[in-house]
Amino acid sequence: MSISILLVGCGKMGGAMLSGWLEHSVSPEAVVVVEPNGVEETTAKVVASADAVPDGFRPDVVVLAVKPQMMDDVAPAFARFASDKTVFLSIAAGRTLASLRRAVGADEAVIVRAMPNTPSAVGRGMTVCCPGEGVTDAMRDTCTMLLEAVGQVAWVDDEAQMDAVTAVSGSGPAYVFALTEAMAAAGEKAGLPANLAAMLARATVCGAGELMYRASEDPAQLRENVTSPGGTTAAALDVLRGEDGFPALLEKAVAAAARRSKELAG
Ligand SMILES: NC(=O)C1=CN([C@@H]2O[C@H](COP(=O)(O)OP(=O)(O)OC[C@H]3O[C@@H](n4cnc5c(N)ncnc54)[C@H](OP(=O)(O)O)[C@@H]3O)[C@@H](O)[C@H]2O)C=CC1
Ligand SMILES: O=C(O)[C@@H]1CCC=N1
Repeated sequence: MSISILLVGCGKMGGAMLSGWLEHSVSPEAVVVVEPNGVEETTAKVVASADAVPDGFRPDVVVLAVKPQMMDDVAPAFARFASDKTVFLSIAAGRTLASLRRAVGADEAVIVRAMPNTPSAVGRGMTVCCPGEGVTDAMRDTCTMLLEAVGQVAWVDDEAQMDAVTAVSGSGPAYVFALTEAMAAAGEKAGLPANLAAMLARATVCGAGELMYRASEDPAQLRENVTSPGGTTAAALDVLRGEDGFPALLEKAVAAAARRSKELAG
């Protein structure tokens, strides 16, 4: 892929995307990373500040991957990269297109608001993009190509949906990890040694995820395939799907995340 990337912030999410890019088709020469404290074990060029980006490096995409609360301090230094050939791709939770434009501070800045997730590190990310004013078809294709290198990509035109997107797929991996932790703890309570319970929980979540990824059936059918009438799974699902069970709890959790995303708008 011949897209040049300026990655601003290489923490947990920026780092996950960088790993995915370098592993899947982006050459290290095409990436400059701005990260004040350096980045361990990467083949890409890393500099400490916007001033240290090599002269003549003209990125197709500037990926803004700093904390939403830091955006106003960090983004202005990158205003000089704004042009009709460069798209700013922000992955900051909550930050609206309007607030990002103010933060970058350049009238000509063209911005896409995106929400990826950490499975991007292994090529299994889910990113949703929302285009700002002036995003050309070419810029859209560039973003899609870049993000498809690390997983699946969807676009929404209604920016208001980005809070719910953040709450479902952006934060979602953490719900699955929390489920895995809870399954392991429950296994221990049911009499298993801790290491065996952890192994069973992790293998089961990974196996179910892989099955769901590869199978043509929808999740409801895959669930039914496990659930023998009158069997053990049905007994567990009666509890999980009871009044305060999974669906109600996840509804509340997703609503809380979406609310927090709105608060971070800036
Ligand atoms: N983590 C996730 O799963 C997801 C995160 N996001 C979004 O991604 C963004 C980053 O989150 P996350 O990776 O978790 O957070 P991190 O804190 O891990 O990453 C942010 C990085 O930016 C660095 N940084 C600080 N100041 C500058 C600067 N002036 N120039 C360049 N880099 C700087 C930080 O360095 P230092 O630590 O030294 O300050 C840190 O490494 C957030 O906006 C978040 O909403 C979106 C989707 C998923
Ligand atoms: O927790 C957060 O705010 C970020 C955004 C989505 C996932 N992590």
